[in-house]
Amino acid sequence: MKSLTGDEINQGGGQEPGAHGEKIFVSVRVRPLNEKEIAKNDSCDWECVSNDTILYKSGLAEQRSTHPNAYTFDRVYGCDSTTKQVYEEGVKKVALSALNGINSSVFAYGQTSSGKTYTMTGITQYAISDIFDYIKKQNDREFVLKFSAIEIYNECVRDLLSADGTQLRLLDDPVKGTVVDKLTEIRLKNWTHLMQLLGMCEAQRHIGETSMNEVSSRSHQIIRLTIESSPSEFARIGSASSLTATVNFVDLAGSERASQTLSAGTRLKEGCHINRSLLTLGTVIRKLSKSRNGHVPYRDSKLTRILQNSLGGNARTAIVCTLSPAHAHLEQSRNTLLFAVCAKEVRTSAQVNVVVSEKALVKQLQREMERLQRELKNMSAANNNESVIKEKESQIEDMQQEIKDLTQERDLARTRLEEILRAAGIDQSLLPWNESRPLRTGSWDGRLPSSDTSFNAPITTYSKDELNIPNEDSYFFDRISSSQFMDRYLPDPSHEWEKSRSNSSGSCKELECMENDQEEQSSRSSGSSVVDKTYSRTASLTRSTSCSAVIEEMTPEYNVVAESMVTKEVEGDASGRSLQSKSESDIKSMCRQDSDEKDMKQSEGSVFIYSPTRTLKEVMRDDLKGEYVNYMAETPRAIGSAKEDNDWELLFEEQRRKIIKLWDECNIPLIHRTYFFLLIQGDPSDSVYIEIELRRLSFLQKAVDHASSTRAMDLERAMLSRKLLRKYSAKEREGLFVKWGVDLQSRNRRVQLSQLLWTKTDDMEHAKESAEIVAKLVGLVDPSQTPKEMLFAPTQESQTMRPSWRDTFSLLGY
Ligand SMILES: Nc1ncnc2c1ncn2[C@@H]1O[C@H](COP(=O)(O)OP(=O)(O)OP(=O)(O)O)[C@@H](O)[C@H]1O
Repeated sequence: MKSLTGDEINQGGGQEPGAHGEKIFVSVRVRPLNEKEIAKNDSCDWECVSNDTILYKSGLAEQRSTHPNAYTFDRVYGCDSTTKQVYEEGVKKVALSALNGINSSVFAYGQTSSGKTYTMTGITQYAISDIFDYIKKQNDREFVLKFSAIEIYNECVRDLLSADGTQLRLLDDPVKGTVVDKLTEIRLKNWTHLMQLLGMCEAQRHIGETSMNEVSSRSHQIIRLTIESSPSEFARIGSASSLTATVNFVDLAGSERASQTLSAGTRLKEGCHINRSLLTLGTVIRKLSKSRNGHVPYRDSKLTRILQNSLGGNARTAIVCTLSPAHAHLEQSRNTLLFAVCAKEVRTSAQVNVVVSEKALVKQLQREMERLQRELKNMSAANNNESVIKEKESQIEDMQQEIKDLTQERDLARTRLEEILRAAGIDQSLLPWNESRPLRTGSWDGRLPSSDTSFNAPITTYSKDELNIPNEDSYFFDRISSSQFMDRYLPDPSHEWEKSRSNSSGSCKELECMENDQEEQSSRSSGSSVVDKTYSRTASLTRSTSCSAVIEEMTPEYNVVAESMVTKEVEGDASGRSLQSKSESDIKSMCRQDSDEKDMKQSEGSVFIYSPTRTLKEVMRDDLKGEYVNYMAETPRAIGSAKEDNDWELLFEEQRRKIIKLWDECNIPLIHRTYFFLLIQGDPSDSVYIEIELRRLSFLQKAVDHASSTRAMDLERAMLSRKLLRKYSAKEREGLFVKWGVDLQSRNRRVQLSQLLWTKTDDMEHAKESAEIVAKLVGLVDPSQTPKEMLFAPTQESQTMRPSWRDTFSLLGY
């Protein structure tokens, strides 16, 4: 194998080190047409016209296309390229940075069957082979290599080196970021050992057959190599002065259209999970490509949580985007290219990771010495035995010497490391003891954003005028995606979809469209299935952003338990306030207990992704981190004054009343209400959450009031309105109800059914008929026991007679 020089593993490929971070190295690879595509006479759409530019061949003929025809990246590779070429020209430099203490990641992104696994398998082997080769030649450094591997399958993290298949937890480490708990790490011995481990991963990974790929990866796979090294002369003081870094080889599962993969059942469910996590990855990349100051939803999927450092933090990253050249996959290929365009703009802030444990040792010795000095002082004051005093004095002298030696040793080790890294061409500003090193900004650094950051800006594709939203409240805009906006504010999705397409300019905006498309796809592909409806187009405005987070965070079991708890308690107290007497741990244990009893199949059908043990406060803290900062910056009055105020209890009561009123007005789900009051019980430190909730709700209320007259904000309600219903035949209406019912069922939102039935209509016959269909088909309510006259009061009465939630529940027999 060709030998490596320091220069070859110096800077990341095409990187620009320094204070502004380094760009992700982005390349694109087009695979050849496969046999099926050739048999279908499919044509090859893409041509690499130079090293870095790829062209859509038929683009010139399509004069009215809104898509670009040519795309430029760091490198592009055509059908006849080899994996070795892809590796050598850029990826190699990024991957081998880990040898010099810089975290690195290489991942393959693309639609199903585009060649990700094919490419990553080769890259992983070439890179590790080069790492072995490099290590063999180093006489002045000692290396330790550790191997680990995980897969993320249906939002569960599994250890690929362990046969038991248990789901692993993700933990937040203040220094390392997200870590996978109890992950097996094996010290890598040699090439044969590596091959055995890779074989084990391949055997354990979830692979399945689809019509697009006989061996389709159904999970995201991350192979991680941790490289630790110390200069040989300092190895005797353990890990002091050593470099440590990880290199991730990430083979993502491919995005897919159910219509193309013809998937159903398990495959379809897997596909929905895959699409959803890729959607989050796309959102993260798009946000990072614009700015790193706003809230980046890393926590929305396990994939982005685990890859957080690789995407915007302490790592060098290379992404290989793979394309299928066939015309049949044109749309997917364009989406992949748009992802790549955004990825090009993302900057990471890699550093050299030096283990500085000798610092801790010096500190420990200094503390010990100070203790001895104090003891000595006391002894002298008490006229203690002279020989004991002498002994202490000599102990202190020894310690002083030891500190001196260690400090010298540390300084020498640093100098040595600097030499090694300089020889390898590493920018010295990346060393942790160098003051001028770039600030790590991969995650929120605790600083308030300045007013000119994009944090305060609304999302880009739609202007506020377009949306016709009253009073600026930008944090709300920043919180929901463009697609959610479409769901909520636009009466006719297909029309507005076209409009947004033609209005949008710039590739990153198009990625937003791609998200919508993917969402649409996943909801469409679900068809009669109940999965992946979280982003369904029937999403109702009655859910605030925080409550949607809460609902999505919970497993269905958790959700059901919470609902049933709410229902029971509501019978005792309409506001649900009696629940306050239950502690958070009570709730958790109830949920755990209940979830144990639940049929596991139920959870399989879900798209709820986070640990059920996360509290609302945690969710709010994460979800609102940006908003919290914004809020703090805008309203300095909040916490301090509330705390000082002796009338805090009164204030709390008053705010609580306001919140309950707003909840009712905005139809906020009971789950959210319950959790809010369970966890926020009047502690002065809760005032910030209360304020945020109030701000959120008042904005929501304004939006509801304003938009209800001009736009069909709440699709569920709008669909049931007389005007819209009349557009459909009885048969079509039935179809619609089935869809809504399944949708509600899939989201475990039984409580919402009553909302659905509370329709503003003056056509009683119509409403009754509709309700009966819904009730029967959905199977959630027994129509014979439902007092219809209460459920379907005409408009006038329903406005005045609208019963409380409690009444509704008891009427429905919950
Ligand atoms: N550059 C290439 N040259 C030749 N064959 C390729 C190339 N890329 C991929 N293939 C072939 O195409 C098929 C699909 O590739 P692969 O399994 O790597 O796709 P994938 O993107 O990982 O798909 P999935 O997301 O479904 O796992 C395989 O049979 C593979 O051998």
